[in-house]
Amino acid sequence: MRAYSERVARRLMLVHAHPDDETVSTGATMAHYAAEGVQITLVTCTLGEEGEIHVPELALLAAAEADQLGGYRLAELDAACAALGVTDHRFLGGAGRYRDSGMMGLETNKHPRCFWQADLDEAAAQLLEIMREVRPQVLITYDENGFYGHPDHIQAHRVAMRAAELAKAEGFGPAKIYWTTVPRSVLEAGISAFAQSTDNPFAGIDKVEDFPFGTSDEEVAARIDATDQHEAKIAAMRAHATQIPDTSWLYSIAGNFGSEFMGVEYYTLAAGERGPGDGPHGWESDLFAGLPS
Ligand SMILES: CC(=O)N[C@H]1[C@@H](O[C@@H]2[C@H](O)[C@H](O)[C@@H](O)[C@H](O)[C@H]2O)O[C@H](CO)[C@@H](O)[C@@H]1O
Ligand SMILES: [Zn+2]
Repeated sequence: MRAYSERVARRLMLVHAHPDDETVSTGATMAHYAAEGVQITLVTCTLGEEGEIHVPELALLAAAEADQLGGYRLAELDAACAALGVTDHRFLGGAGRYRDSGMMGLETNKHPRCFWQADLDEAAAQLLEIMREVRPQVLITYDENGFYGHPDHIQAHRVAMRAAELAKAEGFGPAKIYWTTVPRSVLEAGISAFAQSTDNPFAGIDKVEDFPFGTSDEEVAARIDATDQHEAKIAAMRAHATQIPDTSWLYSIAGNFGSEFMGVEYYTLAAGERGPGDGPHGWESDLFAGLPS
């Protein structure tokens, strides 16, 4: 069979830490490009074994009980990928290779198989194998803080950037690398919009500096408007029911902001040349902007 690089013109790879990250932070982008026929390869680094369980009848799957949440979230991820139109999904090193490390500072960070304890070069070599096969022009992952400081997100950033460096040394690395972000102007709009609401997901947060994430509008490189795919993102969120309960702030915002919140995702450009953009900060509207088509 011919390699991807011969069959599909545009190829996008995303490296995420847990099942549900792909949907929450890049779901609309994935659905948007899947609908355009872009070859999307999603790499998830853990099974999410240490996650919360918001479905009461599944409570005994928890790590401290039957420790079966990882297997269940694997199935949730399959359903989410189907909702987004993503057909190529891999677990880094194979399903179960790296365990969810839990939130920063917990004892679970010391688990011998957890992703936070992974050998960086070994994990990057596994991702490099997939990069050699897929040869993505565009790579999406998190910034050096893992967007919000979770150890598996920080490690996903490190592994993705290391693998991209190794791929570049072999002459085929991704031409552009993006990191997920949210512009502070959007966070400020959220704080204002919900200030009088009884169902306020921003309750207790008075200023954007209180968030563990966010980027100045000037630092944002791309605004992907996939509002036509916001329902696919919501369907994928519903697939992750153990992590995203019906009462989640995500649905509150979706209910109030609708497609504007759910269907628009933002990125900074960590590597590569910025393509043509528009607006006051020259934001790209296409992650493949400036690349040969
Ligand atoms: C979006 C994300 O990265 N979720 C992770 C995260 O989940 C958090 C964790 O359960 C925490 O205890 C909660 O208070 C918080 O609301 C959750 O977002 O960490 C989990 C454990 O590593 C991980 O499984 C989940 O995917
Ligand atoms: Zn995560």
